[in-house]
Amino acid sequence: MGGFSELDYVNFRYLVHSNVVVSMSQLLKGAEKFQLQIDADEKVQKAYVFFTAYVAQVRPSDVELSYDLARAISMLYQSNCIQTVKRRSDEIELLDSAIYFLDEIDRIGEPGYQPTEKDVIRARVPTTGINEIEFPYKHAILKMVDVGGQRSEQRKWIYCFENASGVLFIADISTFNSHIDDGDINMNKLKYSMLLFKKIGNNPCFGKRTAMILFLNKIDIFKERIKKYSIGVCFKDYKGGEGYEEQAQYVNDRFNRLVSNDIQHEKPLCKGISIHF
Ligand SMILES: Nc1nc2c(ncn2[C@@H]2O[C@H](COP(=O)(O)OP(=O)(O)OP(=O)(O)O)[C@@H](O)[C@H]2O)c(=O)[nH]1
Ligand SMILES: [Mg+2]
Repeated sequence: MGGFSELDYVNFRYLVHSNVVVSMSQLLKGAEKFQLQIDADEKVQKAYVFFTAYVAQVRPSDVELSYDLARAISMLYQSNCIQTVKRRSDEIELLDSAIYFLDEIDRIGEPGYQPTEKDVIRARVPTTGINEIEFPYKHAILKMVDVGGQRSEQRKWIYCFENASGVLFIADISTFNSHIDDGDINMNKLKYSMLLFKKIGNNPCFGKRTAMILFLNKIDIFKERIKKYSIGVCFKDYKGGEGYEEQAQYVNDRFNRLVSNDIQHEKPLCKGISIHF
């Protein structure tokens, strides 16, 4: 596990560049959704034409963030139109790290840009397939298996269940007011995570000694979101207060209740909320 190699950083550079372009495309889509006009300012208009022409001809995986493209993104990002969309970003589909990267566009757009460790953590790359990593811990070798959470990846999970001594289930707590609609599933995103957790937590494939550990992450986004919405939009029977801790605790309890009592007596089920970032 010796950190990242130089080649890893080259990959991450392309990844961050691609994330930046995707983020701006999503914000522009948001402007369309809210029927906002791009600023009339000549420089912003030019940036818009340049950017849209670029994304029309280049796939996200092939993005090269040239100086001109970075300037165009920076110009658009500062425009009134995009700043308005940014304020309503919880109403559109947007990468979790979009604002982080766009705030840093001048640094990221420099010719010799080297991603920092923080950039790497913030980069979005969906996991595909089954990925194993082994590392020593005390006198044992631990094997960690990472699988993708996207719907198309879920059918692969079953191949990792046998002999697992623990399951780390990570759910995005900030999705309490988001919706999933992919043709097959049409429901609240957090409720969908709960459905998956219930299936996994009660799955007979796991032995009685398999630890079931729940992480509710993106608590930073959750904190921002509950300033505007209550978790009551997801849990109709929520009668508690508006505080962040109380609401996060309620979500945590709702998840914990999904694993049957019998199993909870046998297994160490992590009850506390593990906060990332
Ligand atoms: N703001 C914020 N962003 C987070 C947090 N945890 C993860 N992210 C970001 O969320 C995005 C997705 O993270 P990933 O690690 O790719 O998520 P994943 O669950 O492995 O996704 P799949 O591989 O598709 O299953 C990345 O841009 C991360 O930086 C968090 O607690 N807060
Ligand atoms: Mg992943």
